[in-house]
Amino acid sequence: MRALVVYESMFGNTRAVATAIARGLATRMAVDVFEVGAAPDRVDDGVDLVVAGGPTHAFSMSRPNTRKSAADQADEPLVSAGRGLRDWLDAAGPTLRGRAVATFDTKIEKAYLPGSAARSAHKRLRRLGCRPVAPAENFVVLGTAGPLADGELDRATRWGEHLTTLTDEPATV
Ligand SMILES: Cc1cc2nc3c(=O)[nH]c(=O)nc-3n(C[C@H](O)[C@H](O)[C@H](O)COP(=O)(O)O)c2cc1C
Repeated sequence: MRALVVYESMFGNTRAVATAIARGLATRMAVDVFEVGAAPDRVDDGVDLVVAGGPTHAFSMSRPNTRKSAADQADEPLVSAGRGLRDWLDAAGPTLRGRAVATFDTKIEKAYLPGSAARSAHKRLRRLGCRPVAPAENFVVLGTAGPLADGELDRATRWGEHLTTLTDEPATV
């Protein structure tokens, strides 16, 4: 069984969550992890589960203007300086049809910030004909540049482990 984890991250928080999820997945699957700019545009048939995530920007997945705003607020170069998760889903979408998928994001837990990149990505993947194996998952940051709330990395690893139990063995003919 193989999993592919694709993440977008500005300040490093979503990258840390993606790495923690991969650790959980790796208890039962072979795992490849890619920053979204380096992720393959064609996902090969041997991948049983695709896990995709990014930071919540303006209630959804990032756009060029929100990434520019993040860059303006950053002291260091952004982790994802090129395309965003939305662009990767557009590019890789046709090769994801029928695939088991799960989405995650990082976001600030405030009532006035209700949206979620994970939920938007989940909807997009459903429209592409993918098979979500779990609800969209949020991991909490305490501010725009982080840090992650206490315990979130451990929770991400447990979520990764949990996902392996929801991914069917490929049918053998
Ligand atoms: C331009 C911009 C817009 C944002 N909009 C939201 C939002 O609508 N809801 C939210 O919960 N967090 C929002 N955030 C906070 C991000 O979710 C936070 O920066 C991100 O989780 C940090 O992860 P990263 O280090 O991987 O980029 C926004 C951040 C930026 C830079």
